[in-house]
Amino acid sequence: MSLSALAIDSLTAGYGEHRVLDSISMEIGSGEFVVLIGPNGCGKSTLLKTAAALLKPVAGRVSLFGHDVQKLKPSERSAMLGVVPQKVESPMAYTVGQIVMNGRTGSGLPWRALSEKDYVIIERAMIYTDVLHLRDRYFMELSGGEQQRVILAMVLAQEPKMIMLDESISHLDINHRYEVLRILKRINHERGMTVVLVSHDLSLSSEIADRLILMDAGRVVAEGNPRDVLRADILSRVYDCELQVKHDPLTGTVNVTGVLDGFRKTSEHKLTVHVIAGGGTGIELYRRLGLHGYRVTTGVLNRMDSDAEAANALGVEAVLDKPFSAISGTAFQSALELALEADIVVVSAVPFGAGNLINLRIGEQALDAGKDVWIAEGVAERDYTEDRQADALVRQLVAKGARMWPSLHMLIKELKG
Ligand SMILES: Nc1ncnc2c1ncn2[C@@H]1O[C@H](COP(=O)(O)OP(=O)(O)OP(=O)(O)O)[C@@H](O)[C@H]1O
Repeated sequence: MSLSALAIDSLTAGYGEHRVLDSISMEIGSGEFVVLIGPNGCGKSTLLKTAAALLKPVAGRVSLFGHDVQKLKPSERSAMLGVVPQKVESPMAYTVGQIVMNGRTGSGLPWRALSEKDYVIIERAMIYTDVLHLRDRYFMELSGGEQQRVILAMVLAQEPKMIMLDESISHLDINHRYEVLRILKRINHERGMTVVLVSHDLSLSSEIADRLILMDAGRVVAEGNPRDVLRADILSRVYDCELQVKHDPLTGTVNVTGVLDGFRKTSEHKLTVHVIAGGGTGIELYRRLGLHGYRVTTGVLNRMDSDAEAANALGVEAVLDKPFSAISGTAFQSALELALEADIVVVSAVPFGAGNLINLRIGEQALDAGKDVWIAEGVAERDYTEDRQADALVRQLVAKGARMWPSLHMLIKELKG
């Protein structure tokens, strides 16, 4: 890698108390074409915002072409970096032509008269992105895809050394999507412009990226050439779902798809899963099991618990008990009945304290009755009873044949078996 276009060193950043990036480091070489991927909310846009100095780091450093972004003047920064954001907002009164012109004059920069050369550059950017015919239209009246092309034209007119696009091709039809990619590839090859594209299209990413960077929860979890990053084991863990990854030996591209047919299979079976949860640990289970076609029951939950609200909202049959008190015998019996009627019992990673330890006994009795019982990995470590009774009970259940589930997608995969 030659001079680095973007160097991120132990960067921690977020919004107020909410830390999104967690001591993340990465380097993007000058002239590279990198695609940044990762689940919703993992921090990709936040990373772009810190690179554009729109967000100040809590700790760590971000450099553009060797310069600390926080110390660059706006004009210096815009010569180095152009950002095509995910969402575009503009005052109603701007026409497309005026917006693209901003790329040359620099929004927020001191006004300057445009030269003949500037106009040539503006026109070229508009032709490249197929927006010349929209020049006199009001920006806010355009479709989402047209707006994205206009903003791209504006950033191209800026002629930065690096361009970052935040899901900016997601609204484009297939023709314009490939056109924009061709433009980016061409400028990358011919002018050595560094390109960083954020995308959720994993297959397309494998076609265009020199290098992929996969983020999860504010960190880089894998990077390298697309074949090494787009692996079923890595992606299934990060996206927590079942995925199929196929390699095309002819083109060298990787095709990543989700799995839908499992849904049909399970919805035909209509298996019932009884979930033992609490403290919000059940919500994802109810949601995902329901989406995969299972009928879900749950309990015992206390009435104030967020799981109880979620169960109610999702139509999950639930046994509820009084808040802030130990589970009553009647509630225990009702939940046990549901568990014994179910095909499978799943225990979430609820911390089993003195008040709800008895919930684990439902799992135990279901196991004794020959049910499949699955316990979240780490549930024992979350126990906060002093004598670690939950820990001991989980070990007993595992010795008797209960199985551990490491992640929701692994659980669902196993259940579908
Ligand atoms: N302006 C903001 N104020 C508070 N929280 C924010 C703000 N912008 C983003 N967040 C939060 O920061 C986290 C990371 O958001 P970010 O937009 O960086 O994710 P992302 O990886 O780009 O996601 P996506 O793929 O959905 O676009 C999310 O939890 C989000 O809710």
